[in-house]
Amino acid sequence: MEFPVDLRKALQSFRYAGKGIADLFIYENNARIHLFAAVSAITAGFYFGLSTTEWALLITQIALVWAAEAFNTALEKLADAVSSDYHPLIKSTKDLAAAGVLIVAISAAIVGVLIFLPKILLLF
Ligand SMILES: Nc1ncnc2c1ncn2[C@@H]1O[C@H](COP(=O)(O)OP(=O)(O)OP(=O)(O)O)[C@@H](O)[C@H]1O
Repeated sequence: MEFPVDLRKALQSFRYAGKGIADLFIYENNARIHLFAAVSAITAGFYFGLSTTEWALLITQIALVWAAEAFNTALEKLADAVSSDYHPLIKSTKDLAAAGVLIVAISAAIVGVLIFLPKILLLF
């Protein structure tokens, strides 16, 4: 019986996904801002010695923002491929995709404040 999983195909998919992650941070300005914010939060996390739960929340928020940014970028590219002319549905598509990023970015900012503000206040 043949092994039911094509590992070579799975590995190839990982390579494509890795290229997507690299492209996201190399070419997309907003993604680089999110990368900078994530590196800052992780550095602060080490400084303040976060608990396991706080790390889990922080990493989840970072991953959600990056994933939303990746989907937003993908939709923008797809929309541009469909039509470079003004179209109300393209406007709606891009605005909704951007809304998705904004929603998780606000959530990440709130979680960041909840985790770090009490620790920052203790410094004074
Ligand atoms: N073809 C189009 N038809 C209608 N509205 C568009 C079109 N292209 C862009 N828009 C409008 O302009 C806004 C900005 O679009 P744009 O493609 O520049 O994305 P962006 O948010 O600036 O992201 P990025 O800088 O990563 O490309 C969209 O949210 C949308 O409202």
